[in-house]
Amino acid sequence: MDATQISSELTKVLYTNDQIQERLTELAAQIDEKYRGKDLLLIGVLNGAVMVMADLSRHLATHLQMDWMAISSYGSGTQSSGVVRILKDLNTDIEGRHVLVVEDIIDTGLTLAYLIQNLNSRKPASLEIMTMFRKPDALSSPVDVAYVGFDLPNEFVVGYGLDYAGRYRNLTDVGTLAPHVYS
Ligand SMILES: O=P(O)(O)OC[C@H]1O[C@H](OP(=O)(O)OP(=O)(O)O)[C@H](O)[C@@H]1O
Ligand code: HPA
Repeated sequence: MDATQISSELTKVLYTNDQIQERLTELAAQIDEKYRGKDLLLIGVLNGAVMVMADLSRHLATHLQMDWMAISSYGSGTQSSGVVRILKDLNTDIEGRHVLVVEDIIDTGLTLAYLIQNLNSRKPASLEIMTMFRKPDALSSPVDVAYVGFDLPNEFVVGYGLDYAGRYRNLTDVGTLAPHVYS
């Protein structure tokens, strides 16, 4: 669905699907350049990164494999619980592999900080991060993010994989949720 179909539930559309796809094309070119001639492992962070993984991977020309981790810190609310849990681990041994983590959003940065520490302990040949969206708090995180789609204001957003209570992931655009939906 697109934003016009649920306009009463959104206060604002921040990025349309067309803008997202255009930005992904630019990032894919940078990633192809970086990993030319290498075998790349994309690690998607479930559930939110499903959309960006599907789209980014199809913009890439580099040979790649995909694996997934499920990590949760938000439960069904709009605030990070601060407790990061691995719900599903990788199927792949990443030792010696070139790894690119694919995220939908970095908000407080807690999920990523935990993930990077966890993945580095498995001794990949290289480890970089790509995120479609980033919020202001993430800028003070010590984790370096190599590829960022768009910086967002500090508001709760939905769409393009991002949910509120499990809903809105299938919204093709990204927007801010109207307060009456969650208050
Ligand atoms: O920077 P942070 O504040 O840690 O937030 C970012 C994380 O929050 C979301 O996951 P969530 O825990 O909501 O799970 P989901 O992907 O299944 O929606 C998102 O997909 C990131 O992984
Ligand atoms: O703004 C957000 N929306 C949806 N999920 C999220 N996970 C972290 N921040 C967000």
